[in-house]
Amino acid sequence: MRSPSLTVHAPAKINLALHVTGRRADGYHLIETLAVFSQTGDVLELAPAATDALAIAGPFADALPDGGDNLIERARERLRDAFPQARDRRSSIRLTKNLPVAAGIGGGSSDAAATLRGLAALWELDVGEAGLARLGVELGADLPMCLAARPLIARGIGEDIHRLADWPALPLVMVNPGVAVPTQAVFARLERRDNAPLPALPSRRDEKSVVDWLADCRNDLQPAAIALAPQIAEALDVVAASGARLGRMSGSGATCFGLYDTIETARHAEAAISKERPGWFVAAGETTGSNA
Ligand SMILES: C[C@@](CO)(OP(=O)(O)O)[C@H](O)COP(=O)(O)OP(=O)(O)OC[C@H]1O[C@@H](n2ccc(N)nc2=O)[C@H](O)[C@@H]1O
Ligand SMILES: Nc1ncnc2c1ncn2[C@@H]1O[C@H](COP(=O)(O)OP(=O)(O)O)[C@@H](O)[C@H]1O
Repeated sequence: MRSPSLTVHAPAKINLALHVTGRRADGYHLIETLAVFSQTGDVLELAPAATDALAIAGPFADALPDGGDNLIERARERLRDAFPQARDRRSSIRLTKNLPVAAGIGGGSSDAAATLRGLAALWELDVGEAGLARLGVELGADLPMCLAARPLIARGIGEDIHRLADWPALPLVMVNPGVAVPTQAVFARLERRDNAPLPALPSRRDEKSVVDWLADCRNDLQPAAIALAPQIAEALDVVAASGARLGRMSGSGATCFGLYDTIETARHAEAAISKERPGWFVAAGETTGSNA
């Protein structure tokens, strides 16, 4: 009998808006973010094996740490620790790393979320999304968002998730100028930590209404990230010049995104930006809507 194997997608997370509203006693920041997920992402293939293995291929494989420091391995360990019936299970995992690393699009968190979801299924563990999110947040504040992988608002340090109903799929282009930005350094450089929360959500959820609403939002990490990596300002200029209805940085950067009227204009912008900046990561796609 062939052993079962699973292919799991690890989509990029895009913070369409991110407001920093406070700080906890342990130094972690309180945020309010509206996050969506793109079609573009990493891919994990998981299979039962006699010993644990992790093979990494893909355009950004070389940007990852060697050894046991990969978030995928940490997620696998964490799942085995939490479920005694899984302690003897081993797995081989093949990661195709399509997303840039330390890029503000949660690539590592999404890989870890895919590992938790995939291995829980492969090992037939009786655990739902909320149980996985409780384990996941120990690996990173972005994990609960990446486990949900649908349009959402996250509060707290990112663990308090509210899925959005009727949030539309949006044509989008991600643009990364090729500079890794450490999340911790960006939070440490903030000048203010008590900014206003997100405005009340739009009552209409058509594309025009949500883009108009997003124009009134911010990414409070953007100025600090630009101070660390001035190439981000250049990426925002390139997005603005490409016909985007709205351009902004995602997460702690350096990836920026543009929102477009149609998938065709997004693909046109992708082609133009790739030609102008051949070394940059540029990816067009539609974000996953609430009803997908
Ligand atoms: C900024 C966001 C927005 O979605 O995304 P990315 O830029 O990482 O994609 C997240 O909050 C990042 O989540 P994640 O990358 O999982 O962060 P963690 O590994 O838990 O934390 C890295 C470091 O960032 C800081 N940190 C992170 C989250 C948070 N709410 N407050 C913080 O102060 C802490 O200094 C922490 O040591
Ligand atoms: N599978 C993984 N993919 C990406 N980064 C990883 C992974 N495992 C560990 N890391 C480490 O996690 C850190 C954050 O990476 P990443 O999730 O790509 O950042 P961001 O959330 O800013 O996009 C990086 O310093 C990277 O070395």
